[in-house]
Amino acid sequence: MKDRLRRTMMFLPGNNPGMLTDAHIYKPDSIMIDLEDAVSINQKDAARMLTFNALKTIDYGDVERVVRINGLDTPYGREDIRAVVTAGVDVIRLPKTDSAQDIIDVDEIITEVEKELGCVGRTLMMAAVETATGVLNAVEIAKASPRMMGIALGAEDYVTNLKTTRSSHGWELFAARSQIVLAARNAGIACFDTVNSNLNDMEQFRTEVQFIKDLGFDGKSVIHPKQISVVNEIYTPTEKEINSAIKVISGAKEAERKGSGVITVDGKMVDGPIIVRAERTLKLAIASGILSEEDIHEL
Ligand SMILES: CC(=O)SCCNC(=O)CCNC(=O)[C@H](O)C(C)(C)COP(=O)(O)OP(=O)(O)OC[C@H]1O[C@@H](n2cnc3c(N)ncnc32)[C@H](O)[C@@H]1OP(=O)(O)O
Ligand SMILES: O=C([O-])CC(=O)C(=O)O
Ligand SMILES: [Mg+2]
Repeated sequence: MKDRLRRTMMFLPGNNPGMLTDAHIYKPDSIMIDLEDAVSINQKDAARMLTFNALKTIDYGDVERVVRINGLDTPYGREDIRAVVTAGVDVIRLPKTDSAQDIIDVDEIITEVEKELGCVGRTLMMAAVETATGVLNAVEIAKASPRMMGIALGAEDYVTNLKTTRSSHGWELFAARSQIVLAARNAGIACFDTVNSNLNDMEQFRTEVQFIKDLGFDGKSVIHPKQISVVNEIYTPTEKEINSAIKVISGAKEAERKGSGVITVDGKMVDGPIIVRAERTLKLAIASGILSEEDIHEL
C-alpha cells in the first residue's frame, strides 16, 4: 500500500536468522531487511537466500516488509531484485541513489520479474540518497517511477561524501534534510530521516526525532527496537492536539452547514490549511489506534 503509516522503519541485517524471525514482534511500522552494508561480501549470497526464505515463510502480520538491495553497480543488485520480488516483498529500497536513471534501471528489472510472475506493478520502491549528487538530484529521483513511495536520507554515507562527520546538533544534515522533504512533497510521496547509530544517548535521539518531525518527515529509519517507542511517541498526536483538531473539524463542518467560510475556534481563526492539518492529526490518531473511523464520522 503506497500511502500508509511509516513512523518507524527498522533495519536488520539480512543474514541474521534471529532478527529475521523476531523483528516484527517489536512492532515497527516497517522492517527493512538489509542486504547491503550490514552484510559482508562473503555473506551476500547467504543473506539473499535467508531473506528469500524469511519473506516466503514468516507471517509479519501488518508490518511492512522492505528489503534494502545492493546497487546495480555491484555483482549482487540484479540477483537481489529477482529474489525479493519473487518472494513477494512489499518495497525495494535502493541505497546510494544518485540519479533518476538509477531508479528507472531498478524499475525495469522489477517489471521484468513481475511479468514472469504475472503481477506487474505489485512492488513499491523507495530511494535512499546518500551523496551530494543524490541530494542535488532528489527532486528528479522522487518523481522517477510510479512505484516510488518515498525518499530517505542515508546520513552515514552522506557525511563521508561531504568530508565531514555527524554531530549531535545535526547542522551538517540540514540542507539535505530540507531538500529531501521538499523533493518528497513536490512528488507527492513520503520522506524518511536517517538512522542514529548512537544507542547510548537516548535524550539526543529524542531531540533529533522531534527536530525531524518538525521539519516535515513522515518517519525515521531505526536500527534497534529501543528506538521504536521514542519515535512512535513523538509521532503520536497528544490529547491536546487531538482535542484541538476535533474542535477545528466539527467547527468547520458546522460552518459548512451554515454556509460561512472562516470561523474561530478558541479565539483563533480557522481556515483551509488549519483544517487540512487538523485532518492529518486525526488521521495519525486513527493510525496510532487512539481514535476510530467512527469517532471521526460522528463529528
Ligand atoms: C549505516 C547503515 O547502513 S545502518 C543500516 C544497516 N544496519 C543494520 O541493519 C543494523 C541493525 N541493528 C543491529 O544489527 C543491532 O541492533 C546491533 C548490532 C546494532 C546491536 O545488536 P545487539 O547487540 O544484539 O543489541 P541488544 O543486545 O541490545 O538487542 C536486544 C534484542 O533486540 C534484538 N535486536 C536488536 N536490534 C535488532 C534489529 N535491528 N532488528 C530486530 N531485532 C533486533 C536482539 O536480537 C536482541 O534480541 P534477544 O533479546 O531476543 O536476543
Ligand atoms: O540509510 C540510512 O539511514 C543508513 C545508511 O545507509 C547511511 O546512513 O549511510
Ligand atoms: Mg549507507
